[in-house]
Amino acid sequence: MFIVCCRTKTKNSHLIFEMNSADDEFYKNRSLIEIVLKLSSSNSNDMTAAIRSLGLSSDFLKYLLEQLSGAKEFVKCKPTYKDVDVVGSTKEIPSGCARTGIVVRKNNYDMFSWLASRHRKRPKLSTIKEDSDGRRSNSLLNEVKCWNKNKTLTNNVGVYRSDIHGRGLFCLRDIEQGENIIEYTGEVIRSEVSDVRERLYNKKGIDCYMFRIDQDIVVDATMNGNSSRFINHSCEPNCNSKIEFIHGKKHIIIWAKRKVLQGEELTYDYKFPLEDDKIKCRCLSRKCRKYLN
Ligand SMILES: C[S@@+](CC[C@H](N)C(=O)[O-])C[C@H]1O[C@@H](n2cnc3c(N)ncnc32)[C@H](O)[C@@H]1O
Repeated sequence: MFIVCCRTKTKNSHLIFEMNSADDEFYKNRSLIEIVLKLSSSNSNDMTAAIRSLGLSSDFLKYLLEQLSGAKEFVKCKPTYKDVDVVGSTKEIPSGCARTGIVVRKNNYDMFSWLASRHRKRPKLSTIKEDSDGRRSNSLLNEVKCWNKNKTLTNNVGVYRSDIHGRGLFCLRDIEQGENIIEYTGEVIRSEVSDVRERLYNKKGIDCYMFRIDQDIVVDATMNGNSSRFINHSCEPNCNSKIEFIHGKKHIIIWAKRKVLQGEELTYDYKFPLEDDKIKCRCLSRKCRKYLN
């Protein structure tokens, strides 16, 4: 899904159109008016209200409204940049200065899609270092472990674009086998509530991040989680999850199954139950089971 963002110059507001990626070429090669019309005609009445509120010139607005109402006879009217401009259409900007390209977003509610940007450089893959005596040095030896309020060892991990899927969690330093890496945090809710929420998130197009602790309890990280929710699945993972009792309450801890080197993506086995509606696995491991579920 691509999003073209139209910004009015008269008012400081944005109008966001969603469109299918298949239409990308079409949009790139069309003039501004065609883009707006194509987008507007593919949307419902809500678009009319949205366009109205943007403060476009009356001629241009009339033209758009005719298109929206399906009129066959059009008033010929060329919008100018006084009215609106399109982020991503460099040819159309008279100054020749485009602010950005087309924004690629998964959906309107995903505030963290920028984490998958190609421009965010992942940590460099470290190699095992040996000191002058030939012993392997351990980057953790002199390090003070510091747990922040989200139960994360600070500077352990970072979210970057993943080769497996969207965003993933990466090691910022070497992590030893058996070490606790991060807690999967979020709202602790009952199983029944998680079902209702899942339906709601699906309906609203919000990606759902949940981790089941047991039959009755689920941790919902969708709105209140930390970066652990970006950990992808692998059929041959370097991490595992465990439930630990902390002050009498169950917590999900992600720990390293083996030594994980700086720059490696952290993964665990989601252990999804088998379902008919299959999700293809892209973990690329030798032991890949082809599907997540
Ligand atoms: C908790 S999210 C992981 C973070 C996700 N990459 C993101 O950017 O939001 C889980 C979803 O990521 C996708 N995913 C994770 N691991 C995958 C894999 N090995 N192959 C394909 N898709 C995967 C699936 O769509 C899954 O439902």
